[in-house]
Amino acid sequence: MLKIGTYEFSSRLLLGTGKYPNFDIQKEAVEVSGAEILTFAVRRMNIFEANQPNFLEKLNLNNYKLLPNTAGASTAEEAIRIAKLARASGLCDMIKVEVIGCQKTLLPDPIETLKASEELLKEGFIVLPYTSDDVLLAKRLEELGCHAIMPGASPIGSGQGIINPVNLRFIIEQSKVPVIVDAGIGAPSDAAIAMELGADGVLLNTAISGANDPVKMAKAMKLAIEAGRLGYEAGRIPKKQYASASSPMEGMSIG
Ligand SMILES: CC(=O)[C@@H](O)[C@H](O)COP(=O)(O)O
Repeated sequence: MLKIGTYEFSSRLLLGTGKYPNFDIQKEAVEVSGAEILTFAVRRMNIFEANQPNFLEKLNLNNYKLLPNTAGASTAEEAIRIAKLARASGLCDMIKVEVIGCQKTLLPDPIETLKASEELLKEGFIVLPYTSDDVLLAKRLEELGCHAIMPGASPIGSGQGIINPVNLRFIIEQSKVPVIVDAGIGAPSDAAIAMELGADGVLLNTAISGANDPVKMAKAMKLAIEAGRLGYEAGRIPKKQYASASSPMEGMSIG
């Protein structure tokens, strides 16, 4: 089970809801993925106007835990305001803190992310910050009390997969709260590697919504994350420099 704050989930795939070709495909992909946590940009929702169209309207939201995110914020103050807006509208008490520091790379601003997370924790939110793969920043966020740490695999929407597995492994090893690899996943194999490294979950969006067949890709991601987790739990063999026979002959008498 994936435990975040007071919540427990059997799926380790957290799914973004944007950029699908249409809402029917979005619905089908979300359902097939088995995801229980859906994230969305609060800024894109008509949260106080129930009669206005919104991009989650095809989904049965009772089946999911909503994880609003603060996408669009470039300062801690903006992120805090967006988070409070989400809570005031009754969306959820969990928040994905996303404070972007550079519009070209969409990399998170570490200082503002730290500031926003600290304040939102004081306000009683369950806080999941999207962060770079900086090991010490991840530690500082955990020490603040964040309920999960979400280091990027590579820039949002880039599909480059995991560009720094060494740092991710360090973050995972040191962390006592769940580590969810967030952003940059391009293929099911990337998600499987994240899980094999010991991540507690993967958050992704573009790899599914932008696939030629998003529904099929949603299934592939689900299976990859399950397989990666199983592999991690099973414990992989160590890598060796030289061969060792799979059917050793030692101790066998050959007539
Ligand atoms: C939806 C969301 O929260 C994104 O900001 C997230 O980081 C996913 O990134 P990808 O689209 O690269 O999977």
